[in-house]
Amino acid sequence: MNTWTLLAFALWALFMRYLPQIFKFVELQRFSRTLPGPTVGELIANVKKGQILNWLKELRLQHGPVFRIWFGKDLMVFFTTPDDIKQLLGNNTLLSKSRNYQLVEPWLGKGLLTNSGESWHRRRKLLTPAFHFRILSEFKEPMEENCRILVSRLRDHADGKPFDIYPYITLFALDAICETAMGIKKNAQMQSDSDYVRAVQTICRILHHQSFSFWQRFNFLFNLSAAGQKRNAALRVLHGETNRVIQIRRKQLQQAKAEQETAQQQEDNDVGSKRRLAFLDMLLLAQLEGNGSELSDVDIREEVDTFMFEGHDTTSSAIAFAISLLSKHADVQQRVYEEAVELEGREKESMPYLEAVIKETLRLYPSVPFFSREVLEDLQVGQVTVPKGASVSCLIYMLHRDPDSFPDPERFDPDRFYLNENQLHPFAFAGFSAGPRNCIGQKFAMLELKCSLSMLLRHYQFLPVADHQPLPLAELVMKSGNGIQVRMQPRP
Ligand code: HEM
Repeated sequence: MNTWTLLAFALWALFMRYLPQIFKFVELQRFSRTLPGPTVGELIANVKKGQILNWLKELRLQHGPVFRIWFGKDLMVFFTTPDDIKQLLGNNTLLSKSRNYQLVEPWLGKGLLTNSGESWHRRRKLLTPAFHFRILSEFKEPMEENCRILVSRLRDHADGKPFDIYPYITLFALDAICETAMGIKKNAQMQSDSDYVRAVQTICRILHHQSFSFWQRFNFLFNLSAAGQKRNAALRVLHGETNRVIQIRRKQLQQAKAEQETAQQQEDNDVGSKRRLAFLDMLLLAQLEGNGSELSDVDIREEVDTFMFEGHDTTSSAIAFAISLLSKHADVQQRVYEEAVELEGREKESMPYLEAVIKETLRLYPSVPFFSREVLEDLQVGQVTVPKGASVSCLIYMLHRDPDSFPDPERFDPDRFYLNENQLHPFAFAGFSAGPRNCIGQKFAMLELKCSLSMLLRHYQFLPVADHQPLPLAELVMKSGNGIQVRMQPRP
């Protein structure tokens, strides 16, 4: 066989190898022509501008409630109406995350957020009891202890001068998740800065750019780039910290187990029920006792990475945006304050007005502004049949701005939830997602938000900063690009 014949044969083999993908791509191309959406040029221009959420808002106005975007060779169809979101989130076969989430895997691996299939199902079943309301009751005290530290760290700023409250809130939220779900004291609030928090911010920014970039989606090219090197440096900090947390807790647990086994048994018998375990203890004991023998050290680290990230970045965002909104709406702030005084100590129970304020905050500034699934079988959503191989995205940022559900959608009005929640479409609000892959930390988040906001309001009055408008950015979790500027004065 001469060289030309060999070359022709190799090309033919290559062509045959990729033939199914080529057919699939042609089919997706044909389907995508039936939906409105921007060109690749528009995508590149808007990624450069860096205002993705504003652009998605424009696309919704320009193209209507369903539109599509090509991210390189990946086709994503965006949905924005409550009926369509209901179909997507209520579909028990649509549980695999889209290929976008692979970008986060060097960091979070196959933790609960990124995992799919049987492995996700088993892990979700294992972890669900760690967020049961009974164990959450035990979290209230360490959460409040950290709220008190936050209140005292903020005291120097209670002078009516503008400052950015966001860094204080993230350190508080990091301490809260470490001390509750992980069972270790981190004391991040005692420092002015945290390498871990900084690395989270860096990696979120880089991953956001990578997910919207054409060439950065090729791992080989990305790893060679400056952004790739920066991501790897951030990963070393992040994994170093989670490994440290696991090691500390594992040691504590082994010691405690040896010392207290008998005493605990006695205590359990007295109460007549088994003590519930916090998140990390549950993983470590499952591994130690072999009843979760499939859990390797890497598996545990992936879950700790996932929960440390999801458990602090989302709540920081929600607390900070809530404070920003309250600073601009003195009447709402006064009502929350009165309720916080009246119901002090009862944060585990219902605080109806504060809960409405939290939902209204998450409506305008959803911590997770969109999330997506991979379509593994052709999927009917409303009038659209999305073919296998495409992805679908729930664009929560625009679902929450649907004027049919929320008239005058940009207006902050907690009464939408306080007075009229029963009249809302059940899927008009989906800040915590819904269905089998909803937010496992929803109750934890609500408790942390209620404890922190009510305690802050009992101590301080928040005042607006003229001309400061938060700039929402969709960096995995929504952040404000120009910080959360407020002014504060002590309550009498
Ligand atoms: C205001 C706070 C929070 C909001 C708005 C929020 C929102 C969400 C949303 C929308 C999802 C679905 C994401 C997707 O499908 O890609 C999600 C999933 C998840 N959240 Fe949260 N979250 C919050 C707090 C928390 C906390 C405090 C934790 C942990 C303690 C947590 C852990 C998770 C995990 C592990 C998942 C993946 C669940 C699965 O796929 O089975 N979240 N969250």
